[in-house]
Amino acid sequence: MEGGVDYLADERKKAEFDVQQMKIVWAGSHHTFEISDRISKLVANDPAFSKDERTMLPRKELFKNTLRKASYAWKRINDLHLSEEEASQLRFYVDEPAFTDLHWGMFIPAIKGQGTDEQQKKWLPLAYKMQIIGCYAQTELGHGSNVQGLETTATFDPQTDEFVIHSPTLTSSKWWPGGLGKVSTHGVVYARLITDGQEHGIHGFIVQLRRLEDHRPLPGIIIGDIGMKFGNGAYNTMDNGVLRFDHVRIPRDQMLMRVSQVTRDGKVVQSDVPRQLVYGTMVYVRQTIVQDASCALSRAVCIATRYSAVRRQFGSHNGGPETQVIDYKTQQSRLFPLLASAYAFRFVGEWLKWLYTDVTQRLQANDFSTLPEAHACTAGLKSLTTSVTADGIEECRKLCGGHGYLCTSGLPELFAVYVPACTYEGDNIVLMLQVARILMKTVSQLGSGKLPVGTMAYMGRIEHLLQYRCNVQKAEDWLNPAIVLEAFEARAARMSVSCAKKLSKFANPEEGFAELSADLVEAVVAHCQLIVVSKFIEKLQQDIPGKGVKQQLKVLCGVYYLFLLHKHQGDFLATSCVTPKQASLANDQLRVLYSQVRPNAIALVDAFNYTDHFLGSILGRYDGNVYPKLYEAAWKDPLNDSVVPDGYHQYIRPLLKQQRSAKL
Ligand SMILES: CCCCCCCC/C=C\CCCCCCCCCCCCCC(=O)SCCNC(=O)CCNC(=O)[C@H](O)C(C)(C)COP(=O)(O)OP(=O)(O)OC[C@H]1O[C@@H](n2cnc3c(N)ncnc32)[C@H](O)[C@@H]1OP(=O)(O)O
Ligand SMILES: Cc1cc2nc3c(=O)[nH]c(=O)nc-3n(C[C@H](O)[C@H](O)[C@H](O)COP(=O)(O)OP(=O)(O)OC[C@H]3O[C@@H](n4cnc5c(N)ncnc54)[C@H](O)[C@@H]3O)c2cc1C
Repeated sequence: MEGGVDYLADERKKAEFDVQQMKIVWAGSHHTFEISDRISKLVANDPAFSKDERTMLPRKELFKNTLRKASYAWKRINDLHLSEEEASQLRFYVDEPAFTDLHWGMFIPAIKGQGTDEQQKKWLPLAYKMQIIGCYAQTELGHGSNVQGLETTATFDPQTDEFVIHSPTLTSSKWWPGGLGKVSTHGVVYARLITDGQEHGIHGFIVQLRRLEDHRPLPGIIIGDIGMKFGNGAYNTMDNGVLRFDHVRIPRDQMLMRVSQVTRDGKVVQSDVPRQLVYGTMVYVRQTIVQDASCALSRAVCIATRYSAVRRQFGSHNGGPETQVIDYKTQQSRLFPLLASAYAFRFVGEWLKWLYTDVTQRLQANDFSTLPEAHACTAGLKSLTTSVTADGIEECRKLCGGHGYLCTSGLPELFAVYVPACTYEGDNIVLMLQVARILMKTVSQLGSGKLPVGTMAYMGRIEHLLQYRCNVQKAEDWLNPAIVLEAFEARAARMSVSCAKKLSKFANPEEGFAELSADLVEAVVAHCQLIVVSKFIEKLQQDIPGKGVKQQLKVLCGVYYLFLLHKHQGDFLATSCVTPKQASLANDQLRVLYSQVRPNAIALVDAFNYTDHFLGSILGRYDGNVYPKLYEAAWKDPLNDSVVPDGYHQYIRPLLKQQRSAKL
């Protein structure tokens, strides 16, 4: 803290709950809090992990710096014998996208999920020691969303017992894979399997890309970086790459063969495992992206909340201090729903992690029954949480006024690094449409006696939900979780049923689906918001120790669902789930809740336990010492290295001279 002064101390004194206990709720457990707290400090106190100049560095220097940090991080992980959990916390607090993300986050999971036991035995030890570095090479120049449209071919050659990997067209060039451009030695490459002239769909193949001796591409391989991306610093630390194959040969046993096998004589044998498992790595990463959404949103909210308490505009009485902008109701109505959403996403992320672990255990025992539920939840929640988070970060920037636009606020880089999450790992609309298909299938099976399960179970009460009438009579009734849940269930069910009815009028269901796709996406949003609301309410049913902690979470949960109800009141009214009077009462209650959040706002963002290093924001400093630090930072800009700028003699002086002579 600057000279030991805490400019936010008075705010911190207003807290009505035990912040330390809230930190543990946020972290998930004492154990994860301890690891996260220790590793965040380890990173913050190590100058090798400084990120001060990231937005100023030219690409080559930026990238080299990332290589340095990644290699240093790996050394620290080994020297300190960090566990996998500690290592991934270290990666989180280093806060810089790097090739290692794809190696650990996709290459290894792809081999684990789609490789046979022998393949795992052969490749995983090399990958775990980083003796090979891998990427996930699926997307091509011409196709990303449409995985079945990929053009790269893997043709089996029975003469040599090899696959020939080939890029037949320009659009078949692999394009986007992270870590591919400059680093990876290997990739899991997705290609159309062809044996004996017949196509057998998309499969993953382990392909060596670069020589281990001198890092040069192997014969037949063209490889490079695809160029600068949005923003300074941001995702430009990653070498997203382009890759072309000219009849590159790999041994047959490098096709990932858990889902299907190709025999020595070129026969394709389907195992009992469903073919959708080829998409399994995406399910895994989508689940991690939901957890990450709460991190990115909480970070932006932490910056905007602290700064809103520091910043004062207007409202001085008799020469007294002006009003803190956090006290304006408009500021609260924009900021507090985002604060509540950060907590909501945290809890739904925790639940999704549980769901994913459960599915993985079942898959290992060859029980594939919950795979569609895992697909629907990860796809839908990935879309919902990343869209809200990306928009939320931008809203936080606006909440910080002009200073939010400075790189030193940390918000521009956070936005630039985060926003591709709406696209990668499945474009958000494309994923919503996947969920829409599953919802429509569920509605169509309602009469058949097949009861919907998991997060679709509420559809099993469709008769009741179609007749439901909300009985809220006064504003406080909206604090009753049972009432809220039913209103959200009825809204989601009615929107789905309405789409299903419209769909049934089309002779060609695919045409109908395309025509109604915008309505379907709205129904999916309603369904996914219901999941988040219900998981928040479930969280509140747990035993949560600590003075006032549960009460604060109840307030945040109320803010979350009442804000949604207010924002989407068109849906609730159009489906007759609430009356205009009830919608208005919901908004009255929401204002009451905002005033309950207000004294706790700073403590609620302190509970994220973010270090100043991690936040990387002058506006979000823990001590609130914003103005002197902003002033100081301005002078560090390279433009201020000299009083007279480079280019003065060439461009400014002749201009001024010309104006002078024109006047004379
Ligand atoms: C600093 C250094 C430190 C060092 C530290 C070291 C330690 C570090 C430790 C840990 C670090 C870890 C960090 C991890 C971070 C990870 C970050 C990752 C960053 C993200 C990068 C982004 C990567 C990518 O983008 S990869 C490419 C993703 N691509 C997509 O998502 C494509 C989207 N398209 C699709 O998914 C599909 O094509 C489709 C589903 C849209 C359509 O496909 P289709 O035509 O085949 O499908 P159908 O519509 O016909 O459906 C068929 C059938 O299948 C079902 N289905 C579809 N998808 C799935 C699925 N995924 N799972 C299960 N089932 C699925 C569908 O419902 C249909 O079912 P039916 O029953 O109806 O037949
Ligand atoms: C930063 C970043 C990192 C990435 N890393 C990797 C990686 O490591 N490995 C990898 O393989 N890939 C990677 N990708 C690629 C990424 O997965 C794809 O870009 C993503 O899946 C979207 O596909 P697309 O680019 O084909 O979008 P498109 O499908 O071309 O989308 C364009 C527009 O069309 C719309 N659209 C498309 N299909 C439909 C439809 N059926 N109905 C309605 N609308 C539709 C979309 O909503 C969107 O608005 C990365 C991408 C980015 C941006």
